Amino acid sequence: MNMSEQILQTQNLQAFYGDAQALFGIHFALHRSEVVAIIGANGAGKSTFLKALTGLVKAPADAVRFKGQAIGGAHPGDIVRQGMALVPEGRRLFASLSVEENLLMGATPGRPGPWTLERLYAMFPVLKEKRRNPSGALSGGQQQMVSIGRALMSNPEVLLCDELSLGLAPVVIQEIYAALPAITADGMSLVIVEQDVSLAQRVSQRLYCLQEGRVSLEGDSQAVTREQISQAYFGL
Ligand SMILES: Nc1ncnc2c1ncn2[C@@H]1O[C@H](COP(=O)(O)OP(=O)(O)OP(=O)(O)O)[C@@H](O)[C@H]1O
Repeated sequence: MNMSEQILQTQNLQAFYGDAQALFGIHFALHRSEVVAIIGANGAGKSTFLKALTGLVKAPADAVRFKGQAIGGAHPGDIVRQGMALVPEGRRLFASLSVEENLLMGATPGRPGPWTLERLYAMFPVLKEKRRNPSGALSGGQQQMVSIGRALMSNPEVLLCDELSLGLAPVVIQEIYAALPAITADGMSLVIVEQDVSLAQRVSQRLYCLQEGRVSLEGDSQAVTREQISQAYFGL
């Protein structure tokens, strides 16, 4: 497989909440095995962008192409079955169900692959220890691990992560991000929404900055400067 092949693209992606427009023509590309970060201030449209990729916010079919297929506005379940999974902002676990039940909920018929309960437990051993506990009883960081694990259980080719670090202590954020190499080891592509710009730059090859629903900066994560980023963030 050609590793520089684009697996996911958006073309002039617009999205609305009722009459309110949230995305104003996003052009975006993700290559196979690439990690791309999306940064930007609160309300810039980062979550909306991930939702439009996964069918949770409507989009014109042609505005989102995944593996060559127009998938904008497709049913979220169909998009997961085609190989794109979301770790949503706020984790969205079933609090009264056990860790293992939450993980198994992510398993998707027709998508076998490297991710199994065993592999997840090897990556996050604490989840094995707590597999019978209600997920609502776990710490924030452990719940984030469950949310990541649930998405991985569908053996996605593209994993989208919305603010993995939200509300977590620095040491826990480090622990979560330390799992990324294991996640990308088989060639999975990642889109990571991250408020911590330095962290976003460290873990990604390329980044996009959104500002008020538009791409205000796009570039090589190592090459973009602090000045470029602060201008793209705040429009100063
Ligand atoms: N469910 C909704 N209904 C109406 N407007 C919404 C809804 N969700 C988001 N918006 C609006 O869409 C715009 C983009 O919001 P979005 O949540 O995508 O931003 P974000 O960059 O992810 O910010 P945050 O970091 O705060 O999550 C904002 O103006 C927001 O108020």
